[in-house]
Amino acid sequence: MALTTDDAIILADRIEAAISSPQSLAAIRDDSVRCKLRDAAAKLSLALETRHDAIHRIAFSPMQLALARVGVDIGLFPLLVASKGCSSVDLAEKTKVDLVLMQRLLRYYQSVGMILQTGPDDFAANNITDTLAWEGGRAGICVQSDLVAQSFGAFPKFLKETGYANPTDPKHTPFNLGTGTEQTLFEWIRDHPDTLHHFNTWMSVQRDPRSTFLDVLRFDEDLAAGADEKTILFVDIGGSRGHQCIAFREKYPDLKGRVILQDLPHVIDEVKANPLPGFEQVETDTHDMFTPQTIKGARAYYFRNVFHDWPDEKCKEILENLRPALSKDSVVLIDDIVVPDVGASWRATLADMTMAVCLAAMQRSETQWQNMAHSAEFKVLKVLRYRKEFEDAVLVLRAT
Ligand SMILES: C[S@@+](CC[C@H](N)C(=O)[O-])C[C@H]1O[C@@H](n2cnc3c(N)ncnc32)[C@H](O)[C@@H]1O
Repeated sequence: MALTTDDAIILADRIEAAISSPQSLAAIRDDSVRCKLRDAAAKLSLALETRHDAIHRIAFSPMQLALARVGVDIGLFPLLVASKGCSSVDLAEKTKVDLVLMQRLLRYYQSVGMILQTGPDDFAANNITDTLAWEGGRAGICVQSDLVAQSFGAFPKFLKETGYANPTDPKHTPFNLGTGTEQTLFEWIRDHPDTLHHFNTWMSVQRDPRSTFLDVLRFDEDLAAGADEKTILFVDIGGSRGHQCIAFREKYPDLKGRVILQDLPHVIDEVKANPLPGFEQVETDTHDMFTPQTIKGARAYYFRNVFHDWPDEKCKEILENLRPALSKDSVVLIDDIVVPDVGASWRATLADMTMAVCLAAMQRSETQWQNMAHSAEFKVLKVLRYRKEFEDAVLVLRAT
């Protein structure tokens, strides 16, 4: 259907009117409607770009992360959220940033929608400011700018040097080239306590908590039959802050049995020093998943965003180290992205490329997951999808 000039003007006016009254957007209660409108607006924006628009958007994209990081470092966003409106002088004084620089930063932030400008020298928070002021948002910005940005910066050179081979060696990655370290990403994080803290915080919030694997897996009915206090119900391997163990306890407060978080020693130490609410119902265990599993016969060994950190050969090693611990009732749960063969979402491909540059690893399609499982003599029994928008799913595996 062709859009006339009048139609286009009416559409643009209606969008502007909706944006200028935040209450009207807040009235969209149905999340699928919110997503439909957001995605349509994003597609429309791309479809209307001129060559000039597109090249500026793409070529300058690293700037947004770098400047968000500056705003996080100087504590700008929480100041705006806490106030009803601030002047540049106020903000420069409170952040101890040169006034001229502050004015330049503020005009940048308002131009990309990170803050609102409500008058010639009056600035306020919007929904994006709120996200950048939030502990989880700040952690995400720090992790991306400390670890991931350098890795992406080095990707073109890395690929040229390696003849455009698919990265599969965790000891030779764009992360190594970009940061100049010989350590793997996880080794590097271990030796940088601030990044470790940001990384763990980021892990606990980077998946949308409104839908989880617990929405599609009937754990109580399917996996907990006959459980008592001694039964090991749920072992979260590489579970970071134990947020999924806590979510499990919240979902099944009356289920008898043990819930155990496993991760590397430095992670468990950091997590115990900064426990999340609800963590007191979770046991901890230090464990390297490339060594034989020491907790035997659990009903479920759960891995979220863990297999995507490793190339196939290493995934096979993880499963082989788990196999001797499994009882006939045990399942392996892989909670990860299942990338569709056609029309993968930007959220899935963003994760895939991040795994490539940081860890020489990947997000897998259903066939790739199955091939990986078969290579370690496991069978994928079910693929339970729980959030189409992000391609999130939990795969249920048993040893064959
Ligand atoms: C991408 S994070 C995922 C964290 C968590 N499962 C989640 O979904 O939020 C990967 C986790 O694997 C852990 N990890 C890395 N190497 C490990 C190893 N050899 N043994 C156990 N855990 C490991 C990291 O410390 C980190 O917590």
